[in-house]
Amino acid sequence: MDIKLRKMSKSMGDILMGFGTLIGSIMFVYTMIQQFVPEYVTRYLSACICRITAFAYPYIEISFDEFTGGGDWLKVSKAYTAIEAYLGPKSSKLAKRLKARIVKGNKDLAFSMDDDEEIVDDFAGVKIWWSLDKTTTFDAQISSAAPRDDHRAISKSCHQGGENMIENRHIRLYSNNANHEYGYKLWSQVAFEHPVTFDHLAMDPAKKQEIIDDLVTFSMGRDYYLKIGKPWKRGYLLYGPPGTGKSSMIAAMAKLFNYDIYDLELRAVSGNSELKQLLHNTSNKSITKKEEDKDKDKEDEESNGDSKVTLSGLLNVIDGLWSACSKERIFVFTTNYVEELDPALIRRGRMDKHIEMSYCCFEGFKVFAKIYLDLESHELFDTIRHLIHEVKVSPADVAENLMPKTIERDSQACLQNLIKALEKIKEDE
Ligand SMILES: Nc1ncnc2c1ncn2[C@@H]1O[C@H](COP(=O)(O)OP(=O)(O)OP(=O)(O)O)[C@@H](O)[C@H]1O
Ligand SMILES: [Mg+2]
Repeated sequence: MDIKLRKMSKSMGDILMGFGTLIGSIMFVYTMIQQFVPEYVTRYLSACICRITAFAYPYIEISFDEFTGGGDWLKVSKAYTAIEAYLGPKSSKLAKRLKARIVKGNKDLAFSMDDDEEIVDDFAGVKIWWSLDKTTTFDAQISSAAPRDDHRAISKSCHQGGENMIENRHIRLYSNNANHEYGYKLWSQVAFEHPVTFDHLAMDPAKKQEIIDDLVTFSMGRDYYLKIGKPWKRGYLLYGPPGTGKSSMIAAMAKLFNYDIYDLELRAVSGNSELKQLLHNTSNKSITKKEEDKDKDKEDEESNGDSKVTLSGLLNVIDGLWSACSKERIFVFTTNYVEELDPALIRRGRMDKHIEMSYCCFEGFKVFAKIYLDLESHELFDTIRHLIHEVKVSPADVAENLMPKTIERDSQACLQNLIKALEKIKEDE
């Protein structure tokens, strides 16, 4: 058995060697042809070969370029982005070679398939081969200082009849990259899987409903915006102390309509032209959020440099750029320091709706009690109602104190825990 195996592998080695020699000869002849035969003849020959092989080739092959090309060469193709989003979770399961990118403040890793990698996918019973090909092309519109542009193209091959396959859209969270070299990716993306919805938000129910109504009216208002001659965009300013639910609100907004979120980090933007490119490369049906930096001193220092973008610069770019497009866009700016903002920056039209996210009220507490403890009423609710009106406590603190700390989830103990915390805050105040 041993001998047979060795014998087999030897003959297999011979076959491979012979095959390798044959391929080598063909490549050699092909290189010679390329050198001595005019280009239009080789093109004609390869077109003929393609046509001949097409008879026996049972697949359809479609390529999607990363960039749209033409004058708008920096604009990422929407089809490419959609496919990348669709393949993201599949790549990490199916591909053998993955590329990892660190995103979102060095906290998350985003995976995608590596160049020249291929994965096989089953879509509604149709077998599809996806591959990521890196092609180097000369783009005549780019100046000679940067003559070469690496384009990536995702191509799909599938058996004929498997055309309708890009569905299952998940929300994506995009973060801008702090790399200013030529050819870098403007936005990195990960699947956005935050579980929060408006139902989870602890706030005055009337206020919550008002915000939902405002959003729904906006999202259905395409014709109306056209009629009144305004671009179809809406700006929200969320302000309030830390831990009052501003970031959670943005997540809930995105979930409400399945909008993508673009998280804009101004410090990573080198200047206004890059900012324009970034905003130009956001999709419609998206929310762009700019959260004010906590480290304010540092931001002020940095924004004094010529190349850095300031908040007013950002708002001006948004005014100019998004006024020219007719697609629905939401811009959300959050801050803990609304009183320090220049009123001109947050005037209506720029920030259409100002929403105060305030300390936790009794109605907010009731949302937490229902979600965390399945309680709609309890004898301790009255004590909590009085205390919560007397102190300034963020919803984040209420949530933390109400969270069960034991497997049994003893509701009484949780409520008492919260009462203790509220009394402590009252004493300290
Ligand atoms: N109004 C709220 N409803 C429900 N949960 C909330 C609310 N506010 C805060 N939380 C809870 O507290 C955590 C922190 O909230 P969030 O990040 O939304 O606050 P924030 O206002 O954005 O704070 P910061 O100003 O520090 O950015 C959330 O993960 C959430 O669990
Ligand atoms: Mg926040």
